[in-house]
Amino acid sequence: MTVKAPGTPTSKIDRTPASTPASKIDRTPVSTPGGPRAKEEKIVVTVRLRPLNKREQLAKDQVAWECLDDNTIVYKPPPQERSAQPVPFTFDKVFGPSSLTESVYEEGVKNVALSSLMGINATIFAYGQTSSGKTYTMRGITEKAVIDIYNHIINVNLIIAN
Ligand SMILES: Nc1ncnc2c1ncn2[C@@H]1O[C@H](COP(=O)(O)OP(=O)(O)OP(=O)(O)O)[C@@H](O)[C@H]1O
Repeated sequence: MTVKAPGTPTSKIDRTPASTPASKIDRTPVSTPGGPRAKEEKIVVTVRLRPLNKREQLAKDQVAWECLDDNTIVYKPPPQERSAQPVPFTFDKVFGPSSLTESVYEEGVKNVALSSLMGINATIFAYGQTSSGKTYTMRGITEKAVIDIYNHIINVNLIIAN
């Protein structure tokens, strides 16, 4: 998802000779999620694991990935591959199968999406195998980003109108 900063309506600009004073704009923090290291990075990689669906549960499929902590997932080899060792992978942020889209948005997306309001170009995209949950997550976070962006537009216009 790529979000561009919305422009101020021309009618409002005409009545406001110098554009809106910076002090009146509710600036959104531009820091990216993921802590101090992520702030230095241009790219933040977040992983979300989805729960097994009904079909997978009925088939007694095993969960292949487990969250160790907020940053690490580990691949659990199937029983027939007993000799294989669990392999940990580290990311800027990891969301487990019980995570809510709300949390993914608040902790992993919001700051990046809203940085566009400060003129920063930001792209958020999902990558993963078929049925891994890309649409489910992107639809949820897009709805939330649009609500936040429109709320920002309304707030800025209220300030200009006053
Ligand atoms: N976090 C989640 N919690 C509950 N159900 C989920 C979650 N993520 C995905 N699902 C469900 O898993 C199924 C597959 O998800 P989705 O369609 O988003 O996958 P996808 O990666 O977009 O697939 P494709 O690449 O085939 O388009 C859907 O039925 C969706 O509702």
